[in-house]
Amino acid sequence: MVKAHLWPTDTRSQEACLDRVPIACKSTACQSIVWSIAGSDSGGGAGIQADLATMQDLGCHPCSVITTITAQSSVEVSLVEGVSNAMLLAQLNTLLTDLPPKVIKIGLLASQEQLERVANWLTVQLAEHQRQTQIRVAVILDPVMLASCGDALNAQKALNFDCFKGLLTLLTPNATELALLVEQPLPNASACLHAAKQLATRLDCAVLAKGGDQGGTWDPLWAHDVFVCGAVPEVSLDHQNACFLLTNERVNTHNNHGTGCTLSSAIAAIMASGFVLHDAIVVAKAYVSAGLKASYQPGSGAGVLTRLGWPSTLSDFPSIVMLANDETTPHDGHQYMTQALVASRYHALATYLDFEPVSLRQIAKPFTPIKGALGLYPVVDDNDMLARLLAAGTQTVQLRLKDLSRHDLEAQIEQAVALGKQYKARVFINDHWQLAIKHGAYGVHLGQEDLLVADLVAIANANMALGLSSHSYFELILASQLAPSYLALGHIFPTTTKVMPSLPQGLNKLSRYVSLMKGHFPLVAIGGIDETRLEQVKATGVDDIAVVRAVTQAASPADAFVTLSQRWAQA
Ligand SMILES: Cc1ncc(COP(=O)(O)OP(=O)(O)O)c(N)n1
Ligand SMILES: Cc1nc(C(=O)O)sc1CCOP(=O)(O)O
Ligand SMILES: [Mg+2]
Repeated sequence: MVKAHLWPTDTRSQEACLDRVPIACKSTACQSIVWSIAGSDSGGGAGIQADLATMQDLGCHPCSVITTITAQSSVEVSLVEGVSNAMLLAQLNTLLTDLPPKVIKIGLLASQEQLERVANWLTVQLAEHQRQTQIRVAVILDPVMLASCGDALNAQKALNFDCFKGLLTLLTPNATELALLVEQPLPNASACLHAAKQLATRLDCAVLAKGGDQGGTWDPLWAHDVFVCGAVPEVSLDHQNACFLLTNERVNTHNNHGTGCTLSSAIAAIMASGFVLHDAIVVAKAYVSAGLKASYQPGSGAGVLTRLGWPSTLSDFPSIVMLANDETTPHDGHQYMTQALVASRYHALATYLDFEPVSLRQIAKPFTPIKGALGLYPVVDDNDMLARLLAAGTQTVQLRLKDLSRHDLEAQIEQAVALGKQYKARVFINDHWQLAIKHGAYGVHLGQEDLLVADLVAIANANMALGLSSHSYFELILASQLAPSYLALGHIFPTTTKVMPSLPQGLNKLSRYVSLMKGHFPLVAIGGIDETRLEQVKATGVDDIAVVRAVTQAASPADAFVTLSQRWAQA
């Protein structure tokens, strides 16, 4: 398995990482440039027209390279003409010098010859640009072959995309396109999963195989997509080299013209705004889902979705199931979900999808809810400090012991739990869930990498609270599927306390996460938070904050706790 790059613990390098993570915003000062290399749809529902509207709606500056002009309405495609090679190359080269892309989305390509020219341009010119600037440009390819009215859009019905091998970040075929690409019928979702994996290997890229165009044949209530990925930078190792089933409520509408174009251009725009691939996919799916619910029909054929800006309604986001992935599944543990979620979304899994999810276990009993606010939540690594903070009045504290070789690990946990009971405070134990259960701790705090290996049913059955870490939209959704007692959002600022696989998230991303999850779970921000940052963090609307150094490295940790708690309450 390829190791993700680990960001350094020196905070100046991490600050530099923060700087290269602009968030989509509507001000002209910081709009990221995204290109759409695609065809014109004169009907305005799909192609370049859909791409530019989407990219702009998500706060990016869109540029276009038109490959094809189609005379198209919502009911027919009457003429398709590819642009000349000279015009294609002139657009690409003219843009590259002045408006270089952060991310490129590729849609309709007129012919096999044009397809190979674009691949060649990426191989030569874009590669040279990336070498010179040291900036990696993600490329998302939507292998468009048919219009939604069923008419062919390219000269050949099935194009061969093999010359894009190694050039793409993500390929986004629907089930019809996937069948053409692998030259096999795909009678069910399982065949679709195998084809997606085959294509991911063949083109050396991630694949999002969309099941939406299967209508009710797979599952009348839910639309299932398969996401297959290899190594993905800045993402948890557990979520790399993995396959996921992404499930959304099926929106009952025929107004689906241009949804594929919109999804792939939304993925491109969201990546250009500094989000990792996994996040771009789930946010783009929510964007399309929300848009379809508000779709309209301007002609007599299929209508189009409405663009409603950055999504923030949790029910529009897909749920995520990790699929067993032969030799590459990171763990052979269990994945958990609330019983309610399994009952609503996955009752049909066995009937319609003969996939093998990594063993799915249901959590029937809820984790103990947090009463009142967590406030300022210190995380400490010894019981002397824990006792001092309890004496100073902390109501919530976490014992985070990382030295597994220490002989007194169990005794430390037992003592921390006893101290918590003595002070009637909530003591959370990090990582060591078996010992936390054994000694009757108030709660446990677990990271994403613990989620497949810890026995979450045993934790719930022990009447304990559960706190979960997250570092992205994708991880937030995975964590929310367990209905934990609180969700931690990290790391917001650079930290020297631990080495992280992800980048510091920054305040803009924190605000986005808060608008998605606020009210569903108590939200705790962590990572690099100190006195100077309390007000900015509070302004995002996050409920509580967890700190290590701001308390443990203060001259008087007890005084620091009291002062910071008061400032947080007043901020
Ligand atoms: C409140 C809070 N948030 C996040 C963490 C990090 O937990 P985890 O991801 O398990 O990483 P380690 O702490 O084990 O390094 C936390 N401990 N507390
Ligand atoms: C333990 C921990 N977990 C994080 C996460 O993002 O999950 S950040 C972090 C360290 C926070 O330490 P400090 O307050 O000293 O920056
Ligand atoms: Mg942990």
